[in-house]
Amino acid sequence: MPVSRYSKPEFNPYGDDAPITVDEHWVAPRATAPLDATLSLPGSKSLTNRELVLSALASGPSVLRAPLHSRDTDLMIEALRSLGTTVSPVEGTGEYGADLEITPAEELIGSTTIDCGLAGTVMRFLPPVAALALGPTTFDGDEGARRRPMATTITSLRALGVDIGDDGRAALPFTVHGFGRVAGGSLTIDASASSQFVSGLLLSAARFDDGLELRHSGARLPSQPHIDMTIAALRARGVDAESGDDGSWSVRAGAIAGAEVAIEPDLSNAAPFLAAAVVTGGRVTITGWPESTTQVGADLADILPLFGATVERDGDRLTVTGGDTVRGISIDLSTGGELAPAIVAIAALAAEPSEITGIGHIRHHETDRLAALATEINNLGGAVVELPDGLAITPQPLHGGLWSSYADHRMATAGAIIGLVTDGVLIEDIATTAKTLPQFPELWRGMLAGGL
Ligand SMILES: O=C(O)C1=C[C@@H](OP(=O)(O)O)[C@@H](O)[C@H](O)C1
Ligand SMILES: C=C(OP(=O)(O)O)C(=O)O
Repeated sequence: MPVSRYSKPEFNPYGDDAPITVDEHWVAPRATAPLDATLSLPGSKSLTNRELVLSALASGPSVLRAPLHSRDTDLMIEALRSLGTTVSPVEGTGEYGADLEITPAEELIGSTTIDCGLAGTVMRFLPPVAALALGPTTFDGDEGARRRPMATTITSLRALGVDIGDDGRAALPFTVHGFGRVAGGSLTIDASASSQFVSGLLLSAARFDDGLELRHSGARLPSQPHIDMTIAALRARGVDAESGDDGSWSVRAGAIAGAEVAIEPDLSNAAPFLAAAVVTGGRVTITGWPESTTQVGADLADILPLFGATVERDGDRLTVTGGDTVRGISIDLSTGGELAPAIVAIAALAAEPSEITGIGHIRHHETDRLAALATEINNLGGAVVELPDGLAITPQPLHGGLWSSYADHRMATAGAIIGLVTDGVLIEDIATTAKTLPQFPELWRGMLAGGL
């Protein structure tokens, strides 16, 4: 049965003047016509947090232009400050807050506790930095963070000679007893649960005595583009860093240069906005789309046409126009697992079934995203079945109801996509979008009003 898309709702329980919240839940704005909006988005979480770490480990000061300011980047900044790095806001060159000047510590000092929140980049990128510091650094985070896999970070640092006390649990909280240097050398790890285990080691490896020859041995390696982003960020700062053909990487010991770095807009956070064009049969333009990038969000330009959308580039503007119907897709999303919630939301609103695979590892993201997406879509009348490494989605006419976010920014935005074309969807904890996009509610409403 075709899914009704942008028809005026026959019955909108909240009326034309829908309130912003009901019982503290966010009323997902309902599109009543195809969208036509132009938006610019804040900076990339993955680029900002890599550049913060590299700036803290660099041989001189750095400036980050148009960085992201969000919960994950604030946690990274606070953590680096507590290790002795100076991070100062300076007048912003972007629309979304201050630029950042970073002066590395003469010597990184532990004797601190780092709050990782729910940020994978903080919990996986900073233990190697703490190993280069003097003194103990304890890592902890949100309740949900204590469920995220950390064993590979812990065992790899131990294999490099770092003393880590973890009460044998291989999860947060644990303490890195840094003594100012890490030997480095050769190491084989299993990064099948997260590419961040690889990126975390590579980011600090130029500061290890012998650099690092790293190899992945495991069933699969998710999110390869994020590892490529790490290598590119290292090379841009003069580090001799390379990817081998077969899940191996090398970083030679040497200085990490201070740098002035312009942070690109977050293309993964573009996913819900571009998805909005697809599901309403409308048009959404994102400005500042980089000519070339290591961000996996760039793949949206290839993925969204599979649903029947059209993608056009005009200079730094990327425009997605939805087709007459939303087609079903079959896709292996192992390289871009963080795009999955938005892709699954579109699939749930399509006219045909879809199968999204290669994303078993997203069970270890902010929440078990396969279970969460299936549960929430099915609560609204959907028919989503969990596969070992993905989801099979048979679109059904959906109805309103409460959409739980599980402290997961991308679950909240996936619910907003569904709420665009489904009457009466309430999003629990929209504020959780502050993890990477604190402006989400305003930008989303702005999009409905035409954007910029
Ligand atoms: O290195 C990074 O910045 C990231 C790597 C990926 O992690 P996984 O490999 O755990 O999926 C991605 O999903 C996450 O949002 C950000
Ligand atoms: C998986 C994600 O985040 P994290 O960096 O916390 O792993 C994400 O943003 O989709």
